[in-house]
Amino acid sequence: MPEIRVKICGLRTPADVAAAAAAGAAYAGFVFFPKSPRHLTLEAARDAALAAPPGLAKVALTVDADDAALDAIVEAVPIDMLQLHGHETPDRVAEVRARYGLPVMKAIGVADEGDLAAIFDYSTVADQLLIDAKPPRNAALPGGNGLSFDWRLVAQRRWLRPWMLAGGLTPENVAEAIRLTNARQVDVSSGVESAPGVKDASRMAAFVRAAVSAGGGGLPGGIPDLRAARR
Ligand SMILES: O=C(O)c1ccccc1N[C@@H]1O[C@H](COP(=O)(O)O)[C@@H](O)[C@H]1O
Repeated sequence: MPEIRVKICGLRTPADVAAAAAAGAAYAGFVFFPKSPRHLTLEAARDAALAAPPGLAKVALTVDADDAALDAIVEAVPIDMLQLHGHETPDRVAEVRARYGLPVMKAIGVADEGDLAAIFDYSTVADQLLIDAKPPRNAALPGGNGLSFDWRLVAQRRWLRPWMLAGGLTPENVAEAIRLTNARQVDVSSGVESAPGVKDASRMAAFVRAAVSAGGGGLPGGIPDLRAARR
């Protein structure tokens, strides 16, 4: 059975990154969205990213960022992948991918069957897809709300590109989410925190253990092939 890859998002310090790496995460996510309790300055993000050992892919999460904001992130922080978590259109995803020469993961919010069409639209332009719970209308954040969606909507589905399951995952429910959906990659943020924006090393370790054990294939070795889906 293929290995399970875990992304831990919203890391804010070198110690967070070291704990995520020790837990066995494959991806470390840094949030560049000022309204989020996980937001980082460029300097803090650079310090945190530099603590990542080889094999831990560093992902910059942005929300409807313009070129100037993305330029600043890419110049200041050693990033391996961009995660677009706003209302970026497929054309904008293609533009960002071409401009930076970095793999791009597009987040898509799902609440019901009608949201699944967007996954196909983005699968022709993004390197990876992040399938997350659609935020409620009045939510302050477009993600990182600790909300799940009905996993049966994506159970056993296959898309054109590699995908990650996200939204309300925790050490307690990730095994069930993997069993139901057969996701090979999972992403967590608030579910491994002791308070908003404060990562908990023991919860990170418990999350990776539960995910790997549910996936039945152990942890991957080496750097994730972020461009595997590039055409
Ligand atoms: O984590 C944040 O603060 C955040 C802010 C803005 C957009 C996305 C954000 N996080 C992403 O949301 C999902 C799910 O998070 P959670 O596990 O439900 O808390 C995850 O992909 C994060 O990458």
